[in-house]
Amino acid sequence: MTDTPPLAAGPLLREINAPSDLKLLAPEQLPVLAEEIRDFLVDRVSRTGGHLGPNLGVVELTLALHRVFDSPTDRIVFDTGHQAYVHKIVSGRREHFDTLRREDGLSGYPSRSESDHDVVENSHASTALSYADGLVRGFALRGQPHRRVIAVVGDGALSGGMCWEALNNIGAAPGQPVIVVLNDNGRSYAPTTGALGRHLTALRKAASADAVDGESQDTANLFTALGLAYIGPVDGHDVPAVEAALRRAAALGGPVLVHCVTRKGRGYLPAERHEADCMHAVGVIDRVSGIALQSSGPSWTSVFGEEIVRIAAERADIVAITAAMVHPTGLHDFARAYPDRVFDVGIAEQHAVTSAAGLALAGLHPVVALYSTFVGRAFDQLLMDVALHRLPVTFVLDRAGITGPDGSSHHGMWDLALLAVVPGLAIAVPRDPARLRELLRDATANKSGPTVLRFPKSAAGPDISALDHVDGLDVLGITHDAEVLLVGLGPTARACVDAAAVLGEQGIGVTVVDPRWAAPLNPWLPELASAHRLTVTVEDNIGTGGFGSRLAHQLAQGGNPTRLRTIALPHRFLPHGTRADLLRNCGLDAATIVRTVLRHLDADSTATAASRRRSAPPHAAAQN
Ligand SMILES: Cc1ncc(C[n+]2csc(CCOP(=O)(O)OP(=O)(O)O)c2C)c(N)n1
Ligand SMILES: CC(=O)[C@@H](O)[C@H](O)COP(=O)(O)O
Ligand SMILES: [Mg+2]
Repeated sequence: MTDTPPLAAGPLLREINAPSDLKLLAPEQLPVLAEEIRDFLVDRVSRTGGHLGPNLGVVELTLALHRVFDSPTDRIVFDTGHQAYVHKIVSGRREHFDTLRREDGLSGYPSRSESDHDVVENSHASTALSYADGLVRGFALRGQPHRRVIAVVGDGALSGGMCWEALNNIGAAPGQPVIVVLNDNGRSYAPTTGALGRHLTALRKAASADAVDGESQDTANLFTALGLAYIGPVDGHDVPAVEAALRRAAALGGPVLVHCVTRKGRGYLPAERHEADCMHAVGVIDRVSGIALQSSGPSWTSVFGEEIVRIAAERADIVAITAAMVHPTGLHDFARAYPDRVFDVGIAEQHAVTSAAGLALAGLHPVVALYSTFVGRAFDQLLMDVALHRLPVTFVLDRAGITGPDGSSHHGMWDLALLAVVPGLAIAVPRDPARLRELLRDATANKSGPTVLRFPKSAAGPDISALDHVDGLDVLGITHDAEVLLVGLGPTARACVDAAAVLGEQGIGVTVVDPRWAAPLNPWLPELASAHRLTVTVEDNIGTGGFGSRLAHQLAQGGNPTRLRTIALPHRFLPHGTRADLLRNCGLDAATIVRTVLRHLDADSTATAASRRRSAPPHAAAQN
């Protein structure tokens, strides 16, 4: 399918190059344009991969937003931002969609470097209302009290605690021009859970029973109770109805919530029928059937998902928690086998972690499954609610290291540095599926305190057997009188083994070890490093505060002059691109490891020769 030429944009869509062009269309043209946009979305995203379902669900809503409001004077903030493709298409970026989520191409999220119409680049959910509150207060203080902020929030994102912290402030500021557009499709990935999900369902049912769409409801609801006007529910696929509701909201002037009801994946049967998540995020697919065209071997996620079910079968104290990501974190088999022991708390990582602390205090061993990038959202809870109490909670961090197409706010490149500061926390970094199974068992068997297991977004690859296991270290490569020690963390061990082979061909002896645990540091590593001319550590995490820098600190503290070099991710936000390209660009590939070793051995030899010349008696220097 992907060898067919890209579909040409429809005749109406071709004329839309800025949001202002939308205001010139007659109402009867809007359904036609919506159809053209849907065809365009399916064609392009089926080729690049991306968030197809969420964007199919907001076509009409986005058209109405840009017909009623005046971006960028009015600021339109998309919560999470994965549903901003239509916004990008109508704000001048249609012709770049063949580069979506590719290196140097369009971001999959809003991007201020792409357009003045974009505001928030962070893909972490539940932030839009706080941005909105800050923006309107800032506008007012800067003499622009009438600039409006429209925050488009999903029903899933609304289950995040930050939203309610923001609503607590927004609702207490009558007259503040914040317009919350609730995009209620009843799901995050899976159907939205919890009391909020039930409340939104009740509001939808109340409206369908009593009133015509678009009329404001006097039904008491959470939002009016907090001081916001409430309009809806409105059919989010009916542009005139949404426009009328948005105009009412704009006229009200103060904080208001417009409740739009939409369908995720709308208009594309493979997405509408996709039970797990309505094609929330797809790879390259056949546009007609929706069948995935890319497949790699078993993922790390699937290895985890299988092993946790086996462990749960053996131990009744094992329970699991997810923040609205049962499938993406691999807990679906556990949930199917033991539905009472898997808790989906909504997009609420902070609650997930502290409720895990509660479960542990009740005598259970919770496994909290998150994407690495989202653990930062619950750092205080991990540090103070779990670790301070030395509770047996295991955090399984998927998508650790470079994730790739999701870009800067999704790379899981901070956890080893961030979590290394947590006293008593043990961090396991499996190099292959066999070690994931072993270390998951070790982590969930640890009763003395919290543990972490982290692994990347990729195929898990074949196992890398150890030649030996010495003092807690897996020895993956060894040569007599080795000059160099390579310490490969987790999946970087594979590149270290490959680099050792290349160096061996050049007569350079290398020892390769996998420490299995990034924290606490293995106490034998400094001694092992001292036995080599050069030690190089490799980790798919920032170097600042990472494993290598902690080993360097320990060597220095011990007065150990060992030459140590750290290969790690740079201390900056990394863009989107393929995982392989980004890892190579950051030097986490075998070729770079080889070059690093040769460069430092040469430098060492040069330095040694120079010091010998300096210390030699005068006549010896003359003979050289
Ligand atoms: C803090 C955080 N946790 C988890 C995620 C992963 N995630 C991305 S989109 C999504 C579901 C969002 O649901 P909703 O807000 O309803 O938007 P929809 O996709 O339905 O349009 C989740 C859980 C995230 N982006 N941020
Ligand atoms: C927006 C968001 O946070 C998720 O949808 C994310 O894009 C999914 O990433 P994976 O595709 O790696 O599961
Ligand atoms: Mg939703």
